[in-house]
Amino acid sequence: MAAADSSLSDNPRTFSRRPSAQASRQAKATKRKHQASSEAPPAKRRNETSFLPAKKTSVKETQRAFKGNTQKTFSPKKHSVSPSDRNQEERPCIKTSSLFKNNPDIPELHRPVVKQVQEKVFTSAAFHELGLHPHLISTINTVLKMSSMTSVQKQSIPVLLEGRDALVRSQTGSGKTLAYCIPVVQSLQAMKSKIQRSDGPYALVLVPTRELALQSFDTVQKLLKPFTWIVPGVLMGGEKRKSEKARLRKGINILISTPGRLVDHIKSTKNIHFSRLRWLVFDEADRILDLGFERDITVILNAVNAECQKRQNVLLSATLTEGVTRLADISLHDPVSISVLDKSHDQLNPKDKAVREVCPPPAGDELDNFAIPESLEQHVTVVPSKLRLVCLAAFILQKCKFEKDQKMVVFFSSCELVEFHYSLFLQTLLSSSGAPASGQLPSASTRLKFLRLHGNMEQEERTAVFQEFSHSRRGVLLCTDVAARGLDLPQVTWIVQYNAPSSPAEYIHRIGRTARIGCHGSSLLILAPSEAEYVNSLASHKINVSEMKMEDILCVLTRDDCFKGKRWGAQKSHAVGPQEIRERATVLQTVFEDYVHSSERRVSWAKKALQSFIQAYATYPRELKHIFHVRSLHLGHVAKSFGLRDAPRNLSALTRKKRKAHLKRPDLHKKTQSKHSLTEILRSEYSSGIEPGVAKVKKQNAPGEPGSRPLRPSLQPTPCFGHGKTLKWRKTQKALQQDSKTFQKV
Ligand SMILES: Nc1ncnc2c1ncn2[C@@H]1O[C@H](COP(=O)(O)OP(=O)(O)OP(=O)(O)O)[C@@H](O)[C@H]1O
Repeated sequence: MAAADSSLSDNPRTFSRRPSAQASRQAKATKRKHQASSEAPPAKRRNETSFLPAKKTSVKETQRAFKGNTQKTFSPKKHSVSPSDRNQEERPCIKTSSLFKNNPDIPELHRPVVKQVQEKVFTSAAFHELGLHPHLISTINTVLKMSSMTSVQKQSIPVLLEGRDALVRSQTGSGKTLAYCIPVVQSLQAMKSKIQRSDGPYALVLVPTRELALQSFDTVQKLLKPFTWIVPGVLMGGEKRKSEKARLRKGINILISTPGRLVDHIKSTKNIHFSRLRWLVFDEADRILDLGFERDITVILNAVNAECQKRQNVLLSATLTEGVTRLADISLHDPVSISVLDKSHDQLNPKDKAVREVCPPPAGDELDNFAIPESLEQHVTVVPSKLRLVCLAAFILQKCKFEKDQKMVVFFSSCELVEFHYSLFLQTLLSSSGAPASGQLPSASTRLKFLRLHGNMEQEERTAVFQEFSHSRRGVLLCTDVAARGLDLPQVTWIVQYNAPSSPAEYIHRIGRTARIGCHGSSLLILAPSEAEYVNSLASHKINVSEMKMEDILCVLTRDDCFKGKRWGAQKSHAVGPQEIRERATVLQTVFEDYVHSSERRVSWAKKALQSFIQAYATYPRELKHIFHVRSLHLGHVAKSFGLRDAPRNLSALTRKKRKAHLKRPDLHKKTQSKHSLTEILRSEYSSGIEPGVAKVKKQNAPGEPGSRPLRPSLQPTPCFGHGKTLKWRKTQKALQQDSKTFQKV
């Protein structure tokens, strides 16, 4: 390959040295408590040092880093420079090792074509057929602007109005929230003795994340418009405890909460009583009943069971697996299983098919094949590690800069990765100020807007970002799995999974943020060549993905003159060939590398992000280890995708140091007995931040789910959702209390 011959220094006006207004505004607004983010250059300093000349990398050094790779030498273009630019002019050259050499071959994807499980979203049945209170019907029609029911609503609402316990499974974005909210509101408004605010909770809804709590609260609040005497309320981490306590004291009748925060209040607030509870709803039940929340759920169920004898229990999710249903089978009272699958044999008659009748299911049961919205197009692209960053950036540019009204969500495996890419993209992609290239729409440069969401952000900012992205018509949200479950973000057109999810269920929930309620949407999963087999793993769950070629993604760079190499600089038009694509990709990579290498601090920040990536990578569950194993990562190549020119040499030492620090913590000592536990603890620090304490260190699968590890005997629960019994664990309560102290949030 001929040397790519352009660099940032070739074309100093291509990338502005000043951060955009959005960048500095967002940086100012940021109040991150998270350490990695503090590694990112402070907003103030960005103005001064943003594009300091990259430290010259000696040929020797670079060769050591990319042994055998051809070095690309970029000679600076002659141009007049201001004194502040002199340093840059003095720099003799920047070297970017070849992105396109010494990569592993991209394997052919022999993806088995599978028939995906489908569900019909809408029915022709109207809400007024349900015999609901007329004011409730008119609220649904006029406030929510809905007239006909979705399939899951048509099946669930009558069953729940009959007073039955239920397990509800239907695809993402099919209207499960109203499927439980409508019966709750209908039953509570109809109570003979009118509900008083001071009565406390009649319904408790548990959800896994704060944003989902806010969203569900919003829906309940709308439904309650005509029934002003019923008071809804939300409890979630990050809010002021004091004000929550005050609201609890006044009384909340429909209480929506994350498990962790509710446990806080159960332990510390005198005014929380469940004696009148009639409903217990687990939204995203497979997530909530996952081992991650086990201690919190134990505390909640014990508190509820101690006071409340009889109530309705409802479990809902798009991925209610066999594991959860089996757990529910021995804990719910004569539950009805509701599934909306199109296949007739998968459809359980809600009136007479209780879960106990379908358990134990046959091996490879259909419950492991999740329905995917029909209008969702799924893609996969296989990209060598060195090209990952450039490829992601090119894809974002393609969709969000050159196409109109695109709204994209990009999933990463840790908070640190989100922070890193967010800051990097703000400082590089948003700073481009070149004249519109041919094919570029005039307003294209203003179209790019980045937001980010993860568990290590201040709640105030989290909520603001969630609201802003919800109401926005365009933009790119970089996030962890904190946004994977339940969030109804309108008009999202693309889901990108930059790091593969740890289970098919999480894959389903991530892509389910688009193509909701019959809308069209697309998803892209980015895999390394060594991870290509993951496509087969998805196929075994009847998930069909079609291939998108990396070259087709990178091709967009030829539409963007910001990435013009020197060779093409003077030419007006030219044929777009693979050579030009490579050169432009190299220019973009150089922009990233220049930014990262412009100060020691940024280099160390990128190294920490890389370290976080590796640690998250080490936590894939056992059944996926043959695909995602740290041993198959080429550190030098992966480093490139963090804008690092060199594979960090002290990475393992850094990791060891961190591990030692953990080992010194007596509270974690017990958990660090085995290598496995160690990985779990490391993951707790680098996870998405959605889980409480030990939640982060546990694998995603629900207990009993195929492929999941069996529970440790000492933690085997005797689950009980109600009917006056106390939840029993083989561990004593005392031991549990000690444990809950041990697993504080990290
Ligand atoms: N009957 C209906 N008619 C039109 N729109 C509806 C109807 N029911 C729900 N919706 C809308 O569909 C969207 C998705 O609903 P909801 O968030 O409840 O889906 P879900 O099944 O809970 O998804 P997930 O599994 O991702 O949590 C929401 O915007 C909601 O307002």
